[in-house]
Amino acid sequence: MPDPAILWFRQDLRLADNPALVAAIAAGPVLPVYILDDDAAGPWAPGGAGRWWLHHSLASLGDALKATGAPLTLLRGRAETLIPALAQSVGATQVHAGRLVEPFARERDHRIAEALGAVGATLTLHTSSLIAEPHRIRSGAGTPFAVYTPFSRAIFALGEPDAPLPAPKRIAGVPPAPDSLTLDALDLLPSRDWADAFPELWTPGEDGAAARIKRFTPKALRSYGDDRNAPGIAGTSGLSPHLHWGEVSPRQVWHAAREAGAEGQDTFLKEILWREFSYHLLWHRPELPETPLRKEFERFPWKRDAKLLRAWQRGQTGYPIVDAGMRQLWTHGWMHNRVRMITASFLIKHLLQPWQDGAAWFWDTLVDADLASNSASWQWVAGSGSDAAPYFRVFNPILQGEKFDGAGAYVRRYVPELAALPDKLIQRPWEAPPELRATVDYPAPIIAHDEGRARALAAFASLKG
Ligand SMILES: Cc1cc2nc3c(=O)[nH]c(=O)nc-3n(C[C@H](O)[C@H](O)[C@H](O)COP(=O)(O)OP(=O)(O)OC[C@H]3O[C@@H](n4cnc5c(N)ncnc54)[C@H](O)[C@@H]3O)c2cc1C
Repeated sequence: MPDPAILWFRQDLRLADNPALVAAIAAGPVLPVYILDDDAAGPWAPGGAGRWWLHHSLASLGDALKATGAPLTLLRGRAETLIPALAQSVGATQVHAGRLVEPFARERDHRIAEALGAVGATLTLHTSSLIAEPHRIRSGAGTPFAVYTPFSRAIFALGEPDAPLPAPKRIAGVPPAPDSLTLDALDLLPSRDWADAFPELWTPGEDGAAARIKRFTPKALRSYGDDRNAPGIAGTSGLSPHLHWGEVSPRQVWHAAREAGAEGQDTFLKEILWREFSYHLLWHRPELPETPLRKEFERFPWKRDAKLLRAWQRGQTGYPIVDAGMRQLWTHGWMHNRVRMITASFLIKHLLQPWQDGAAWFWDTLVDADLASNSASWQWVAGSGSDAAPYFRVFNPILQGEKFDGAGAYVRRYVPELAALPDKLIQRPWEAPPELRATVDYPAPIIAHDEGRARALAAFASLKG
């Protein structure tokens, strides 16, 4: 009888297309384990919305594993102590897991590999959450990529990713570890009713991910190029939390898009590659979550102001598209990409608040909060990232609202107090005639657009002075 192998689930909470699972099954009877290790993650432990997702995703994974014959062990604490101890207690000589790019996880994996080595066991990391591992992709000059377009070309040049692996129907399992916790003991759900509306939009778990793909392909994918910027319609895939938690792999998504044979495929796949690019950046620039990649931005004259930050967080800035986005985030744990760009730009540029404060709020409130994509995107908007939007390009929240939500469907949904305004006023309620304005309980703009823009440009100019 071969020794049992440990399958350590992290951000690959699925049975299909899971190379770590396939390797563990080939090694011997499998002990699947998930460890909630907030200590190692420190500030990057999952935020509130992420924990809600994780709870439901683990419930779904636990059911699926039980049905195959290999029940899931749940533990809480320091993985670098728990994994070697578990290996010793069940006599496992192999531990398999998907590779992570988060700096804290990489350091921890290094220490765990050493600790396992000391007890005669190995840690093997598999490509599980990316199409191409960041350390394998290099520019012609042999350096990591710093710019998206040549990076994406290099990935397309690799050819089509391998076909996804099927989910095993039966797994030879071993009994769960005696100290395995119940899911409720992980205490992942919020204590207040904040997440009550999340299920209107989301079904965490592998089946939920498959249902999303089914809903998106081929019809929505066909019009993705046109519809993806309109927050008032479901024109994007909504796959981001499923991809973050690894309930579906990017290569499954890639092949699903290809099989749909629809127009819009390449535009969509390029977005999947923005995710890969963010992971590439985080791998090669581990300071990405905290420090501007462009050094001059370390001197940026932010004007930290708790009241302004709060007004933004609560969707009370007086700009309908910004407030709709922030309220969508609070209500449904997610925000449309176009509106993420608008709200982030507004916080950084009009309100001169540090991008790190906005990123921290997103971290806590997004169900898809992802250290690579969130950090890279905030730095992109701030102009301080690799291949970033130039800082001097200041989004006008009125024009952005009119261009992408002209009929106001999105604003009416999330800022219902404006619902009765005519379309031409929905993005600029302050222009309503006084008698109409008086019927609407909505704040005046927190700062005039022109003033905010001029202040942002002056702050930027000071970097050069
Ligand atoms: C300030 C800011 C913060 C962000 N934070 C996150 C985050 O924490 N987690 C996250 O997954 N995405 C983040 N994004 C990127 C993007 O907004 C979301 O991935 C997208 O809105 C998810 O919706 P979707 O699945 O319907 O996307 P689709 O348009 O259907 O795209 C398909 C997939 O491609 C990937 N993708 C799309 N756009 C991007 C992008 N710009 N960068 C990286 N990956 C992308 C996602 O995995 C997405 O699920 C952020 C963007 C901004 C501007």
